[in-house]
Amino acid sequence: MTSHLASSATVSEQTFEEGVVADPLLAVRNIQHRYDSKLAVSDASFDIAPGEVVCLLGPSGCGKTTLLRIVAGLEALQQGELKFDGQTLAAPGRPHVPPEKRSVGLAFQESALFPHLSVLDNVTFGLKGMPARARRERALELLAQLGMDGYSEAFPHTLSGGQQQRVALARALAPSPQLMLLDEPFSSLDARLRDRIRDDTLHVLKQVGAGTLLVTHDPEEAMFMADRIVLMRDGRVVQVGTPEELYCGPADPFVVTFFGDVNRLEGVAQRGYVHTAVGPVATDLPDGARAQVLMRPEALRVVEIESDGQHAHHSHVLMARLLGRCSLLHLCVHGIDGQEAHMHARVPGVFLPREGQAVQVSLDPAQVFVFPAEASGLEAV
Ligand SMILES: Nc1ncnc2c1ncn2[C@@H]1O[C@H](COP(=O)(O)OP(=O)(O)OP(=O)(O)O)[C@@H](O)[C@H]1O
Repeated sequence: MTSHLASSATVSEQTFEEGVVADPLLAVRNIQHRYDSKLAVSDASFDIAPGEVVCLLGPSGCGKTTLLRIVAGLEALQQGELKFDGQTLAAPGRPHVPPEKRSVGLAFQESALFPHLSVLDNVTFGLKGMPARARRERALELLAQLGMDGYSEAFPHTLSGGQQQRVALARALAPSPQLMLLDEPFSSLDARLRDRIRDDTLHVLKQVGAGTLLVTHDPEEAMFMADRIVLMRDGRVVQVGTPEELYCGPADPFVVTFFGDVNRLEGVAQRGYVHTAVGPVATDLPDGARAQVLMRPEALRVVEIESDGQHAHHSHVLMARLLGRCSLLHLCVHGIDGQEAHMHARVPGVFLPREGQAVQVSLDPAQVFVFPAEASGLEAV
């Protein structure tokens, strides 16, 4: 295959087997949940291995928090099964096991600390049945790991939101739960602080070896934190896999578009290719099938060229903007078959060609995906 030909992603039939691991710490099987007539979660299945960080990712209202609350025991299970360490934890007809009887640590977006207790006493609160000295040492160790040493005698109202969040994490981690449940734990923090606390939290989770289920609507956060991602839409699990598997082998257009802007072009499959303004893209769709071709902005390689005066025959720059670590180019792309498309290209560093600059545009095939035209995703460029 020559470099200008892009290979298409295979449109695979998603099976729940992809979310299954050997000897899981937590097995979520065919969970369904209704609030009155509203179906909030539908047939959701996935596993968490011991020590594994799994992110439940998806747009607002897709059922992430409901699933997490069912695992925590804050919501009674209606249909399906939860297994913990090989034993049934929840199933229809079984007595409900309350949250405090499950070996889980909970930290939510607005985790309330006990206002009348010091930081140290907040963290040692859940460490019953341990000698006082060992409780104190455990709490101080966790506070230090989360960058909160020196605050043990402080009271919650004297701490910033980020500091309170770290204390809440330390409190949840203190009893060494086998499973940590985190619901948008960083979302109330500003961007710079969030990055640091995420980083500290990931290191602590890995060090203590807790299996973790973390709810987030932020794909970058999921990719930063997760060993595996469970991507949901409208109550259903769309795809389960490592960040690389979802980013590089998306199951459908929704998965591609959820991870960021894409250029969307249409075409018809002919003898293994869809011909687009940026060149032919390989596909296994049958001849005559209408196709959508999704190209990430970073898939477009852009090189300035000399214009031969026949401006209309070249692709050219409409606008260029510096976004910080990369530059975003708005391009008018012309194909050899006369196609024309407005596309976005994202290139590393400062690359700001003037308006009207003639350019040659080619593709990185790894960032291009072909699906049947009718498969649905989010808004594309
Ligand atoms: N207690 C409730 N009663 C009725 N409907 C609810 C209740 N809790 C959630 N829902 C609905 O169930 C659906 C799933 O909600 P859920 O909070 O699980 O989604 P989510 O993905 O966590 O959303 P967000 O990211 O906005 O928190 C939504 O349509 C929501 O409106």
